[in-house]
Formats: sequence, C-alpha cells, structure tokens
Amino acid sequence: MEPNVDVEVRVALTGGGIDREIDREQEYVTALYARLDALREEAAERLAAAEGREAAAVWRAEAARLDAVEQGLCFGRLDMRDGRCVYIGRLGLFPDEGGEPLLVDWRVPVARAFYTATATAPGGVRRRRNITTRGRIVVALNDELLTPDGARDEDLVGEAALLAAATAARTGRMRDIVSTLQAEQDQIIRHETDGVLVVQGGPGTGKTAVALHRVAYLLYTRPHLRARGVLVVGPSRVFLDYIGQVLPGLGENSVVTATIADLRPDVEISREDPPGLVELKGEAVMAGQLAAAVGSRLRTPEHPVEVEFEQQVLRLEPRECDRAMRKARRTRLPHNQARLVFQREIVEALAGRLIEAMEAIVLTDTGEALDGGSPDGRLGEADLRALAAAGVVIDHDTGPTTMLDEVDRAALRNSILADTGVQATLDELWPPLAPERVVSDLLGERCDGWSAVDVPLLDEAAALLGPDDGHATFGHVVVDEAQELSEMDWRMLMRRCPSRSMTVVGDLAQTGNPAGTSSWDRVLRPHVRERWQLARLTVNYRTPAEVMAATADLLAAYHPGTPPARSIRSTGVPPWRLGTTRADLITTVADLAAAHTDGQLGIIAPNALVAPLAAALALGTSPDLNGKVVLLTVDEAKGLEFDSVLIVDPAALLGAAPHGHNDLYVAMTRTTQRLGVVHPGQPPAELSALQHHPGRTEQWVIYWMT
Ligand SMILES: Nc1ncnc2c1ncn2[C@@H]1O[C@H](COP(=O)(O)OP(=O)(O)OP(=O)(O)O)[C@@H](O)[C@H]1O
Repeated sequence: MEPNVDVEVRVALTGGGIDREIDREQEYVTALYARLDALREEAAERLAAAEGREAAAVWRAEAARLDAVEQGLCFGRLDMRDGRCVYIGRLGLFPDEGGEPLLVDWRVPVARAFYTATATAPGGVRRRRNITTRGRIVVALNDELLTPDGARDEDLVGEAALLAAATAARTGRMRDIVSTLQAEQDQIIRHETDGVLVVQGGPGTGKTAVALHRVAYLLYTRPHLRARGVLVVGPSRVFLDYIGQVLPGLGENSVVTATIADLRPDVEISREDPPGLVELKGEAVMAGQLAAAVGSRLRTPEHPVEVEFEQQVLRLEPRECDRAMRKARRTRLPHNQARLVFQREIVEALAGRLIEAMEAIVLTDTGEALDGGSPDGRLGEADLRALAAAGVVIDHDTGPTTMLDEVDRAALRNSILADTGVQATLDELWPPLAPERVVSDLLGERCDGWSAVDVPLLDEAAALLGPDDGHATFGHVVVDEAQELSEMDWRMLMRRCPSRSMTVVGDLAQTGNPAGTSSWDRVLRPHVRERWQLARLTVNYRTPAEVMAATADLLAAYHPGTPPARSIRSTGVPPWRLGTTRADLITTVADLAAAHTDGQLGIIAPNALVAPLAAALALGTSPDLNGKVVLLTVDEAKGLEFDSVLIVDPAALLGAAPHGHNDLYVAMTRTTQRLGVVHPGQPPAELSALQHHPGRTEQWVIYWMT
C-alpha cells in the first residue's frame, strides 16, 4: 500500500519547498529543546536544594519526567482552519513568561484531533503534520490536507509516518506509538469508563501499546491514581522486559509491572504442572474447595470439653462453643482473624466460670474466706445456717462484695489465654492455619515445591485465612494477554483491585493456557456483573498481509466467528516452509539462523527442542531480547515480535497443548517481515497454505532474501 500523502502536499513538500519547511520546523523544535533544557536545569537546582527533604522526591520525579521526553519531544502539528497552529508532543511546554503553550501534551483534549481528524470529519483541522526527528534534528515531515478530496483511507491517519513505524527494524524492546496512534486506538486510550474495559483484537492490533498509552493517559487525567498505584500484569518476565521502556518513555516511572506469580514474591516456584492439572487448578471451584477445607477444620464438640487451668478442671459446654463459633463466624473475618474472636469468647466463658466460683466464696467480718460447701468453694444455704448457728458472723454489708476488680479480671483472662492447656483446646476447636498447609492438604501433594498455578491457590488460601500482609492493592490494573488468565488468576487479581477499575487486553484466538478463557463474560461477570465493556481493535500493524493470509485457514477452522485483523501492509514476500528429517532438524535451524543477517530473528520452538537448539546456536535456554537471534517457546513469545520468525517443528507445537492451534497462530503472527517454518517429515495440514521454499539448502541466505 502506498503512503497516503496527499498529492498537493507531495508537490508542496518537494525540492526547496520541503527543505525550507524542515528548516522552519527545525527552528521551532530547537526552541522547544531550549525550553526543555531550561526546565531541566531548574529541576536539577530545586532537587539539589531539596536533597534530604520530602520535596526531593517530587523534584526527582520531575527531573526523570523531563529526561524521558528527549526522544521525539515534538512529533506533530495541527494547522487549524481558524489559523491557529498547535504543536503536539510528549509533554506540555509553556514560555517562561507564561501565555499560550509552545507544545501541548498529547493527552490534552486539543491534541485529540491529531489522532482522529479525517478528511470527512476534520474537526476544525486543515492540515495534520507528522514531524520526525532523530535526536534533536528534524529529518522528515509528512503532511495530510484534510480537505474533502484529501485522504484516501479514512481508517488510517498519518499514514506515511505509520508505515515508517510499522516497517522499522525491531530492537527487542517495544517502542511507544504516541506519534502515530490511530483513531480506533485513541478512542480506547481516552475511554472514560471507571469499570472494566476489555480490548479484544487480533495479533498486532496494538493492544499492548494501547493499554500502556492508556495508563499514561489515566495517570495524567486522574492524578489520584498516582497515589493509589497502577499495576500492569503481563504473561512473563520476558514480556515485561520487552514492554519495560514504553511507560518511562512516556514520562511515567511509577507503574508496577508483574506476572501473576510475581504478585506473591513469597512463593518460590520450582516445578511445572502437566496441562490437565493446570486446567484443574485454575478452575473457580478450587476457591469453594479451599473455603470448605478451611471451614472443615472447625470442630463443634458433642460433649462438654474439660479444660485444665491451674489444677482446676473447667468444663466448656458444647452450646458455649457453638455460640462462640457462631459469633466469630458472623464477623465474616478471615479464619485466623475470626479465631481471635472465638478465642476471646471462650476465654471469657472460662474466666466467667472462675470468677463466679471465686465470688461465691463468703467472707467473715474479718475478711477471711470461709472454706467448705461444694467442691468449688460455694456455701449453700444450709452451710450458711450452720455457720450462723456456730456463731460465725457473716459480713453481708461492710465486707467486700466482689473480690476481683477489673484489673484482676483482665489479669485472669490473660493468664487463661496464656495457658498451654487452654491453647491446646482452642487449637483443637479452631486451629490457626497457614495457606501452604491448607493448599497442600487439599491437593494431597507432598509439599516439595510450588508451580506457577499454585500461586493463585495460595493467594486464595491467604485471603481466606488472613491477615494477608503479602498483597498490595492498586487504583487501576492493566491485564495484558488477559486470555491466559485462569478463573483463579482473576480472583487473585480482583483482590488487588478493590475499585475494579481495569483495562483488560487480549485475544481469545491466542489462548494457550489450558485454564485460560474463551469468553470475557464468563471470567468477568462473577466479579463485576455488567460493569464491563468491550472495545475492538481491527487493524494489524505488525504482521504483513502475506503472513496473515497463511493463518486464515487456522483462524477459520478454530475460531470461525472471529474476523481476521486487516494488515496495513504487504511485503510481497510469501512465508515459506522447508521440510527436513528429524535427524537434520537442529542443524537445519542452525544453518538458517546463521544465514539471517537482516534484523532480529525469533526462533520459536517446542519446549523439548529449546535445550538442543540452544546448544547448537550457542545461546542460553532463556531468551535474550538483545540478541540478533532469540530462541523462545510459544509461551515466551507471547506479545513479542521480530523482524523474522522461524518456527521449528509446527506439528509438535500443535500437539503439545490442548490449544496447540492457538499456539501455532501466535507463533506465525510474531513477524514484522518474514516467516519461515521448518518441519521434520510432512507439514501439518494447518500449514497447507505455505509453499515449500524453492531454494537449495546449501544456499541458506536465499531463504531470508526479500
Ligand atoms: N498506531 C500505531 N503506530 C505505529 N505502530 C503501531 C501502532 N499500533 C500498533 N503498532 C505496532 O504494532 C506492533 C504490535 O503492537 P502490539 O504488540 O501492541 O499488538 P498486540 O495487539 O498486543 O499484539 P499481540 O496480541 O499479537 O501480542 C507493535 O510493534 C506496535 O508498536
């Protein structure tokens, strides 16, 4: 597809015309950087002056924000029909003396037209200009005149700049797209909902990019979120590393990024579960089972319980235990916290019994306690009559009416509580529990390490038991590759986000986790009922049309209702396959990798082949995103992209997991330019659309030629 630059503009921006325009913009951009430098200097001075005081943090953050916008400070300009000219950039800049802004922040309403104005709905804009800079130098301008006969493709704005970004070589780190955001993306970024916004879109439609820009937008427009915190959840550490530069590049350094497992750093993960178990452990019924397991540890005695305290035997009646238990449960506190209520009630009952016994002891007028009567020291009516007859004067008026004051009573309760016999009884009736114990008892497994899917179970147990100091909460949570989360993961995440303000992005056709989802409604409704909305992204900015065409059968077969995302470009290079033998598989991949020179190559292989391939390619078994060749599993490749992708043994990918077809789809859509598939034996039917590469195997370099 040709860049959609209006013909008039092409004419205007050729030869001397464009040079003059670039010079003019350079002057303006230079002035913007001068202003930025002045602000940086001021921030540095203020920081130095505030060092050691609380204000230092504010100035440190400001200095970081100003540093972050160095690249691409200004990237756009709107010429309005009313004659105004608005420069758009990564932050707002004002003249020293105040007045009209020199540069407006991309997040303010006036900047919105830069992303949404079209020839048919220009919104007061006459011309949109994309300004491309390298360092502080203006290197290109792309103009669109928003006249009725202007743009040809109403879906794409700033098309030349967009295509330049889409075809640029990848670096192993995601870049922000603030200068080329498209209208359907902008709409999501600025969506006003307070509830859950789900963004469903095919591969490469910008879901990750949009979610991260939405975070920057929300932090700008809802400043209270800075204090309450924003969490971005991704599928793997590799992925979080891949996206790690985007928010800092947008001036936002305060966001927490984590995988689900990272949210419980106290749990050490040392093993993997088979798919069947992963699926089982991810189901929401596990929460009910854990709650039932905790509840089943309470014991209401059928007969009185005898408690020994300081050589006395006290009896706790079943109804007293039952009452205490009901009172504790009514608090709806977690198990270990409700236990304190139960304990207080039981201690109170025992103390009451002792106090009653003590107060029943009758004193003489000289203050002596009279022994006798029943075994607990009580004197019955008959005893008293006998004593009176014996001439003992009982002091009913002046003698102390109670032996124990409040301090004595409190001391008595404390010593009951501290008594090991009493504690043993309490533990029997309402045992204190630890999450690890509850989970391992329920799973019936030896507790010899945890898998990643145990984490939400442990978190659930921690929440049931309380107090759970191990979890922070956030004002907004972004979930990327959200189709991978199990029902138990969702429960864990919802506990981190009491406000239920979330941006959830994913693609149901890419679900690889056997416990992942095939319905947004099913996973969200239990937590937010109707408070969620669906937005869609429809344009694929990553994968060339030729590659998407090769995935069409796969998508149609397994997700018949899902419309494919439309690629914005084609490369003219068809994806290819190469048959080999199992014996030659590793060396073939190594030869192909050695012949790849143009950009970054991602090799996506079944788990079992990672170790032998790593050895043959002299790579580590964990992916290194800085490498020219990156070796990864499909799980690790989720959300990532490479200039070229080589898929190894697709049949093994298809067969490895219940969602093998989705895994193959994910693997095929990671490329921005070229895709090759190496298969031992016959290719799987799902790849019938791929042509065998005509090249000869001794000329490996041909395979990557475009
Ligand atoms: N408006 C845009 N301008 C320039 N590049 C864009 C734009 N939107 C998306 N891209 C680029 O397209 C690529 C894919 O984006 P992203 O990873 O966010 O897609 P995704 O929908 O999350 O993909 P997937 O589901 O396949 O992981 C990235 O390189 C991103 O920078």
